[in-house]
Amino acid sequence: MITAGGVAVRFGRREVLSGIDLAVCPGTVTGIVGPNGSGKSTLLRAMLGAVPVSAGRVLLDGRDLRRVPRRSIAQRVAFVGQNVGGDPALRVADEVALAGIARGRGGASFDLDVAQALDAVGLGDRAQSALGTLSGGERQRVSIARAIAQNAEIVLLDEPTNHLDVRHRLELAAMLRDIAPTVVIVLHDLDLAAHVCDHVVVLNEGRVAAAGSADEVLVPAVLDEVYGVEVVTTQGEGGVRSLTFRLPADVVDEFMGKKEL
Ligand SMILES: Nc1ncnc2c1ncn2[C@@H]1O[C@H](COP(=O)(O)OP(=O)(O)OP(=O)(O)O)[C@@H](O)[C@H]1O
Repeated sequence: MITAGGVAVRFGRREVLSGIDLAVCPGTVTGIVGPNGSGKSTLLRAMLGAVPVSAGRVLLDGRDLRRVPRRSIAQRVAFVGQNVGGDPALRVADEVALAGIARGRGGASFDLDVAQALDAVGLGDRAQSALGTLSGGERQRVSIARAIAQNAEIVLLDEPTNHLDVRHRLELAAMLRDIAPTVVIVLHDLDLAAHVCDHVVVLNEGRVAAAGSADEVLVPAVLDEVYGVEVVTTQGEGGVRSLTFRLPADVVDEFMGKKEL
């Protein structure tokens, strides 16, 4: 279990996270949403111990992350970042295997895990391709396969859907609970967050604006304020709720006025 208590993060003189309290319960999917620059990626990195906290504490099963050896964090927590890197000359299967090998895994059973992870993201037939020959969305799926092959207890995913088409986005949503027992996911797609998350944390300007179930927090009273838009919730077929957004009329007028200049 990861918990954060009163966490603050500073970059130079600027505090980008303040007073963050959070509990990621085992067996749940926690979503982190919020506007650009609200601190979502920074919070995810703080939960991995990759960003030093300037106040408060992040605990992994009750132990201050600063006292947990890096190797032991890496064995238990996998991270899928926004930027899909990797050596373009490396074969896809080797890229997926790398994180596991660094954690002492290997052999035939691990080769099978790598193959199964690539199958799970629909890239089984690209195992021998060079990374550099893959599209942005395919590379993003390689990163997800790497997290699956790691077999970590907790996976932290930073906007894993930003390169994915609608089909692969839905596939990721469907397989999310198979990636790891506990998942923390940063998302911009609020409908997707409502669909996949047990618990949603809304960040605004480095603070928790709201936290709770999607039904409790992904509501106009919270989102209008945080995003500065007008939100309408509609109840679709089978009770599925969806969100529609529009700019407030005065903002639209302002843009129209600028266009006429
Ligand atoms: N290494 C850094 N040095 C200085 N400032 C940073 C650094 N990393 C992030 N920031 C700043 O911290 C703030 C929060 O950034 P962060 O990437 O956590 O936001 P985010 O909510 O993930 O944004 P986005 O939705 O645009 O990805 C931003 O204003 C950003 O410029």
